[in-house]
Amino acid sequence: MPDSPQSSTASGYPRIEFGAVREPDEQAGRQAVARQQQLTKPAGSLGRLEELSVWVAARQGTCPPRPFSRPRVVVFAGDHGVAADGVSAYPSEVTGQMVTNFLTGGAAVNALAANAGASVRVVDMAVNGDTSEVVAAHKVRRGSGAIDKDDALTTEQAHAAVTAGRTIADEEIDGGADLLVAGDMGIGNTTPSAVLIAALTANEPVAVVGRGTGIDDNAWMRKTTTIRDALRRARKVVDDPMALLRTAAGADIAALTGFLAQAALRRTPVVLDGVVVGAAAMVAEELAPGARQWWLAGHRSAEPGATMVLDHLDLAPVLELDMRLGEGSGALAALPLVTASVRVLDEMATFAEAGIGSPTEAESTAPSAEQRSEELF
Ligand SMILES: Cc1cc2ncn([C@H]3O[C@H](COP(=O)(O)O)[C@@H](O)[C@H]3O)c2cc1C
Ligand SMILES: O=C(O)c1cccnc1
Repeated sequence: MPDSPQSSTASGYPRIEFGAVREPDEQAGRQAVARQQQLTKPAGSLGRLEELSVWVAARQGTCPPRPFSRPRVVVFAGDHGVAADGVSAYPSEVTGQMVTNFLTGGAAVNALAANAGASVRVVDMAVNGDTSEVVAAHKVRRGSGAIDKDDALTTEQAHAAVTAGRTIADEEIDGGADLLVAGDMGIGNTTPSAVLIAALTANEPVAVVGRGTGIDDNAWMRKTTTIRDALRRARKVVDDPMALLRTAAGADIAALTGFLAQAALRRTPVVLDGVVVGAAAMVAEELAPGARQWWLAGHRSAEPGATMVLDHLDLAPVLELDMRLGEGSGALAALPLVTASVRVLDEMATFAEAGIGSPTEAESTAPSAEQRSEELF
């Protein structure tokens, strides 16, 4: 059963509690390293593919690891008040339209999920319009506040959104999901993401701002100004993750934060996507320290903030494909490689099984999987 998400504060207002994040299984990881050494290939010759299999074994707590039976993508959708400042190349209406596109299977996330053997769930946390009842069960509001002038959310809404993200993670894990992917959809959402990242990494607006959907130079200047103004407000609450979400995130990003933290608390591995999921991950690591051990960085998004997230969380991305879409697309592009790594460890014969001579000590000069995998536990 999930940990209880709440307890009451002295004021009677429910406070979100995150239990301690448990470590991955070091023994299963070490067994995976040892097994990689016995497989019929030169030691270390599958490079990072070997490391990925070790990562999975330690998260599943078993060696050899199991192929994922139910990888699941959850796309968190929501609009943002800052879109009215002209910080995106597209209008807010596209958010709701894309939610429909996800449901009818026409988006990049649908194609990439199908390719990776994953199924897709869409959640409307704050779309500025009506979506179907199926996706709006956790909706907190229509559009989050314009963070350069106002808070994104009220305290109650921030609480409700984080709790919704945790509930959704619980639902998915209880429904059999053994690998989660988090995705985002929300016109303007790279702006609050940049603010959160700049606040938590002490970077300046010009360093963190990115082109998002492909903005021109004028929009870039507007976006940088919006980030600057929002950052002034966010810096005041940078030491309080829930207040930071209320001030500078939005219901979609707050729900992503709860989702990522809860997955770690439930010992379920997650493949992270780009800058928006990364911003939520940084806040989730503040709320539930150690959660990062349960996350694999699917890729390095082209957004500058994404690299700050990777550095801050000390995560090495699987792919660098200059992707800048969101929706979970970068994570899903990486997932088939993670699956490949598991199949290698599961299905390859050992030297003993195949009757092939093991390497002599003199021959095995390549860096061992153990040397390269040490940091994975
Ligand atoms: C058709 C379309 C599909 C998308 N899928 C993801 N995004 C991505 O782009 C948006 C963030 O960039 P910005 O901050 O510049 O608005 C988000 O909706 C994000 O999920 C999309 C954007 C568009 C236009
Ligand atoms: O990195 C991302 O997730 C991203 C980049 C651009 C636009 N939307 C999302």
